[in-house]
Amino acid sequence: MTILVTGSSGFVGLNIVEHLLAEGRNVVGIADRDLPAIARFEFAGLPGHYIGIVADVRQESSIRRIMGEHNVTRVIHAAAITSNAARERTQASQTVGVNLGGLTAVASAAAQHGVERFVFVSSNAIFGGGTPDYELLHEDYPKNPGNIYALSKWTGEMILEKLGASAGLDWVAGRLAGVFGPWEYRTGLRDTMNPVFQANTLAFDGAAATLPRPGRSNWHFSRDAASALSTLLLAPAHQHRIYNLGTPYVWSIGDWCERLAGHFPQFTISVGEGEGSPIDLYGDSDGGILSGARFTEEFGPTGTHDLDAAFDHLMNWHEAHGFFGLERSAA
Ligand SMILES: O=C(O)[C@H]1O[C@H](OP(=O)(O)OP(=O)(O)OC[C@H]2O[C@@H](n3ccc(=O)[nH]c3=O)[C@H](O)[C@@H]2O)[C@H](O)[C@@H](O)[C@H]1O
Repeated sequence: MTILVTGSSGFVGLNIVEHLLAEGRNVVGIADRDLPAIARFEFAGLPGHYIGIVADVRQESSIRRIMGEHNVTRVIHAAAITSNAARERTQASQTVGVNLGGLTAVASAAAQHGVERFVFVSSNAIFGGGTPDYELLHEDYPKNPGNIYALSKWTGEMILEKLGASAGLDWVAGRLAGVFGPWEYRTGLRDTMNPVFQANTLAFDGAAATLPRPGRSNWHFSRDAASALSTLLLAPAHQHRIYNLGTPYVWSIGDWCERLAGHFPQFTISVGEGEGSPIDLYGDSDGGILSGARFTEEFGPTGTHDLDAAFDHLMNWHEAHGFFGLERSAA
């Protein structure tokens, strides 16, 4: 079995590739750029075999040729532009082209090639930013995408529904929320870095940070997100097409920052008012909590890392990887 991962050089893609290689699987990665050098080096030591190909996910014929050459049997599609409203004012067509054109091209190639399963990395963004704080967002909760990126994820699910029915593609969508953890770095294609990444960057720099509010959510550790997506890819069968992948671990970025302050003594954090660099929490309110009940009932937990486990893992990982992704300010 060879698994194709698109967006393999990005944050979520790197976690998926590493997870699959650690299980000894053969992976072909497609992205518009190579893996970061440190990932290339590290993945070479894992039991599975990796081939990286720089290609355009919108080019259906190239994708189909790659699938044929490498006997691809399953696909995870993670390539995307995670744009915000500012980028979309001038580059909306790029987001639509990559997120919808790319999805359609890869899914269509997968259907023609006859892959056994196609997993689409979708997002809680489809519910919009105005959901009531801490309300549980189940799969059928009303959608209210607030920007073109969010709309592209929701529309992407609908495209798969049509394509799946007409072309006989076995597809599944896994919706992620607030992913943080190893391998996050600035690709220039995601406009808001996870608040954990923002806080870690400031802590690494020994700076002061200010949070507008504590920022409670079920932030999803990237190791757990990769594991849940790989379950959707490899499970012998699935009862549903769409799964919300929220975890039971609800904590605040304020909680994370307290732990950071213990780890980096020069780092300070204030909540509400403060002189420190602001941490962007994605919006004016915490909003709903993505459910994981459907997935859990069918496959087991959507994650195993609570706040402390994730914190210890990530700090150890950063120390072993030269604080990959985190930038020091010029000051
Ligand atoms: O949080 C989310 O909701 C998002 O999380 C994930 O994005 P991240 O991994 O965080 O983004 P990032 O680090 O920027 O990597 C983008 C990758 O795409 C590749 N990419 C992109 C554009 C393109 O034209 N071609 C291409 O190969 C590019 O080379 C790189 O390999 C999901 O995959 C996304 O679908 C969305 O759900």
